[in-house]
Amino acid sequence: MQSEKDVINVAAAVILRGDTILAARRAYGDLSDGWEFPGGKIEDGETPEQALRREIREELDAKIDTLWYLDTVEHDYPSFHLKMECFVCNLAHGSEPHMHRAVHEELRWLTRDQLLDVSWLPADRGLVQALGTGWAEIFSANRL
Ligand SMILES: Nc1nc2c([nH]c(=O)n2[C@H]2C[C@H](O)[C@@H](COP(=O)(O)OP(=O)(O)OP(=O)(O)O)O2)c(=O)[nH]1
Repeated sequence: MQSEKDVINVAAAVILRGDTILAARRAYGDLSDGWEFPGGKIEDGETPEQALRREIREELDAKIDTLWYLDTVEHDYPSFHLKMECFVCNLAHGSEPHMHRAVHEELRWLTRDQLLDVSWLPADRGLVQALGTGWAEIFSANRL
């Protein structure tokens, strides 16, 4: 009988600045070199929002100002099941992301037309497609 896979609960940030969003290339692990939305595992006792604010501070030295829930992505990787809660985020005024080499190899701000210029992690591809299609509505200013 097949054993149940571990479920990994992650919070991820679609960080919006002007008409671009931030993509990051993973520096380590099985999924290294894949592009992702910054974020990480939700720890015991944290809400997804708290986890995201912590991860963005730890990974990017940046501070999230406003955020709103976008979607939950579920994906079966060979060794675990991913449940990833995604939020659209604005950084606090003057807060600039800084890359940590231990976490990311590269950061890029992508316009809608550049979304497919990077190789997204398998779990992210559906969401990225949806962002491309619904960009104007998803990021309309009155939702932030
Ligand atoms: N942050 C993030 N993780 C993603 C995305 N897509 C995707 O498949 N993942 C996977 C990669 C990892 O297996 C998992 C996130 O875990 P992580 O390793 O980044 O978590 P963490 O920052 O808490 O890291 P660690 O201390 O446990 O190493 O989710 C994404 O867009 N953003």
